[in-house]
Amino acid sequence: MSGLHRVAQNVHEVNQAVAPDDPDLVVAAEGVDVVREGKHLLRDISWRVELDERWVVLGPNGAGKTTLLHLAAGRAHPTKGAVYVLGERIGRVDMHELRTRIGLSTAALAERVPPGELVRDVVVTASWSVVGRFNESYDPMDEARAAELLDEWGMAGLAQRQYGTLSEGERKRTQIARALMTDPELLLLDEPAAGLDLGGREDLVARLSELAADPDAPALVLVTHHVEEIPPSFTHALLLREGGIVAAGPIPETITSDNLSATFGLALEVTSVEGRFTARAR
Ligand SMILES: Nc1ncnc2c1ncn2[C@@H]1O[C@H](COP(=O)(O)OP(=O)(O)OP(=O)(O)O)[C@@H](O)[C@H]1O
Repeated sequence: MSGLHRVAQNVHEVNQAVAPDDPDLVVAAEGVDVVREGKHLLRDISWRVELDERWVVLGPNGAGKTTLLHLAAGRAHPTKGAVYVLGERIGRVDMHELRTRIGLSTAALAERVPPGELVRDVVVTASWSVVGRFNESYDPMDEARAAELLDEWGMAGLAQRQYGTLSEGERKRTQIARALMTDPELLLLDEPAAGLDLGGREDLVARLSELAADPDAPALVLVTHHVEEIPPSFTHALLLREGGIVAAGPIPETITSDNLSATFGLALEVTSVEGRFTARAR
């Protein structure tokens, strides 16, 4: 096949791959490469997320998980292929408008929160897509929504505390409440359990599982290194290694010893009990 034909076919496949009238399709990536400074961060990624799906993205350090999350958030552009998020093609739309429809929680965003910011304000400022309260005035409905989310995430008693005084678990819950502030259609969480102790991790996994089981919750994508952090109500998994997909699909078929061994490059034995997974070297 000539190069021109191949390009034409790619364009055709991308257009075919995305049904703009499918309201349930939240993320659609087809044949996506991301290249930065001559390095392939992602290679030939084709992935679809539907509204009622809850995805976990697993892989070792440097596999490209955060890059994939940034694509889904519209904060990175593909070098090749096309990414559609909430029906809009990344790179062809006003990203500011799209971003209010996407909740994102990452360590990089969390680091931008001023330590003196009140917990209540960390959450409510998401309605203006800003970090750090300045002179904006907030609708009482926004204030009420922030209070409701803090309550749901077990932070009601700490709403008046300074963010910098919170424990890591409390910070993580505040960040998720903030990411939910705009009632997003897509919620993206990058390693929400990183740095938590066992009790904190179990508490967060249970809360995320409850969120995932809610039919009114947004589509969810959670990035992690550890199968132990997969909330039981999550439905799908995508395994990444060196920028490429090792396996993707429903969790029971995807989180297997063979797939996980290929993803992490070592022989692993995966076991599951009541929807919770553990992995150990064979
Ligand atoms: N702008 C860039 N230029 C060159 N390389 C980059 C750039 N951004 C990221 N990388 C590299 O791309 C690879 C994938 O990064 P990414 O952060 O997506 O991985 P990750 O799976 O989230 O890793 P971790 O689990 O360690 O957070 C890493 O090797 C990283 O160093």
